[in-house]
Amino acid sequence: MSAPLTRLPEWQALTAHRDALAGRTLADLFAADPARADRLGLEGAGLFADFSKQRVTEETLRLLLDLARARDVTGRRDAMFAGEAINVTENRAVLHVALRAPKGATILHEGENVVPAVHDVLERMADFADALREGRWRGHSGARIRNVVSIGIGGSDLGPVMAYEALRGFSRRDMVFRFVSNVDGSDLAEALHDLDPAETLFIVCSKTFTTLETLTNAHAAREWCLAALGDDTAIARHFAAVSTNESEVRKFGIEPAQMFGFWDWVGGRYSMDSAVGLSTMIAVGPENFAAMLAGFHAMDDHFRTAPPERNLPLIMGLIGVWNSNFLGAETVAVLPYAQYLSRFPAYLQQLTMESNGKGVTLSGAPVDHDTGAIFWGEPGTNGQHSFYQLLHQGTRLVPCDFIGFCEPLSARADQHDLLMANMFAQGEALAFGRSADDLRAGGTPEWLIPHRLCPGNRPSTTILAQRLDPGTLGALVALYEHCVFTQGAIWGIDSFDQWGVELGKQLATRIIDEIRLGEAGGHDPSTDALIRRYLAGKART
Ligand SMILES: O=P(O)(O)OC[C@H]1O[C@H](O)[C@H](O)[C@@H](O)[C@@H]1O
Repeated sequence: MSAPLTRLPEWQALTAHRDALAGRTLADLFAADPARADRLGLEGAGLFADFSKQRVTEETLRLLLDLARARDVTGRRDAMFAGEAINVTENRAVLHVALRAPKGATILHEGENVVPAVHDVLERMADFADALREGRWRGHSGARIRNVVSIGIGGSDLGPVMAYEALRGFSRRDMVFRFVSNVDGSDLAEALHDLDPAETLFIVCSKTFTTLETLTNAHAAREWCLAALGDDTAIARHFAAVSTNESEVRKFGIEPAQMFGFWDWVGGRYSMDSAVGLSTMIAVGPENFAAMLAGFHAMDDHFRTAPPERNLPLIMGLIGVWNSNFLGAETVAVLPYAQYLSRFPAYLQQLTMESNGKGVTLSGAPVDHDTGAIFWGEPGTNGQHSFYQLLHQGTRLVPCDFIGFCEPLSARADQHDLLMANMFAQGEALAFGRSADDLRAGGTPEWLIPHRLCPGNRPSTTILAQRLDPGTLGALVALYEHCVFTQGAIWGIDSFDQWGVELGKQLATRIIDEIRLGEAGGHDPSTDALIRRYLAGKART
């Protein structure tokens, strides 16, 4: 691990290969090898991914796999599964894979099998979820709980909200689920404005139970509840907590019986399958939650055991490295052709960018190459009518991940065909474009041809699965988790810490005090002036 990455012969071989490939477009690659569509498709855990529209050849993949070998990606993977403290800056194991291990499995952390403890919590969650779903768990006044409001932020929000939206079709339609994250009071106000406190349960979700936004919203929710129910004992019936911090949960007034724990070896952005998924389980039921965990586990098994050249997350991660470091792509557009996956790009932003947005290696040396790409996206077909213009004709290279499903979840099967036709069309248009000759033949006047021309040669991966069900969702999330892992291992960075988010939080704490005192000072002139302008504006309200 000591030689800088870009000095490795395997890296240099890729640079030379990239230069040798220069000028060969996707159209050229397909013309030379029409069977590449068959050979560059991989399957794992029920997902199929077509990599043939990526600007790679089999030689590229061979060289990328050489790089993976040189960086010991599979060794690092095995260290993760073995519970080693691979999160070096926090000296922690990274064992989200244990959250979805089947009951009889053994995954050791500091010599102890953690799987039984995982299943104990899952069973407690299932009891609680069933009691709520069946109306046995009642509110303080005896009313049935019909509303579940989850309060959390970051990893304690994005996973639950994404999963709820993704699995809405499997959820209880006679219950309301809302998610509050922003410290902006309007988030909570909008979530509660039409709810009856007597029928509402809050799940306060925070790994640390010290996060400003979550604690602020949780206290406000507590006041809202008490104002209506008028009794401190009501809290016990209307609040549950998900956290690793039992003492802070107690301090808030939630009893351990309503607390669902997890462990410091679960990173916030890797936690939607832990107790953080309590709202998901209440919405879709314990069986569907178990099916989601099985999907995660199937992808874990695939990642752990499939040979490198057939290993879906490994190859997808390596192609991401190729696009970023060798083709110069700065972003990845995630384009699910499924309205239910509307929050999936936002979920992936935390997973990928908080994990791999790092500038130093594990030993603290600055990297000499780019790291994590910027992830963004919107569901198709909506994005087609806004930003796809740039994807087709803009000056930047934006690799795209298309995600689609064979079976519709709505009864409108013909609309599903329209949806999927659009997805396939976009991949085709990006890859092969439209030539001047083609436009000329279609009667486009000469002066308009440059404007209408689509250069093509724009890479994409298409992920296709049978249907968006709990198991597929688990496999899809695990696919990206292990992709992130692969890239972090190549880059030699710590994908499991997030020190970069601390500074802003510390400065905010200081500025809050200044705002409360009504005086700014000691920052840079720009920040001081902005705070003063804010204070002046606030004084006018
Ligand atoms: O779950 P919590 O402890 O409340 O943390 C919520 C979030 O806040 C932090 O700022 C981190 O950047 C995230 O990784 C984390 O998911």
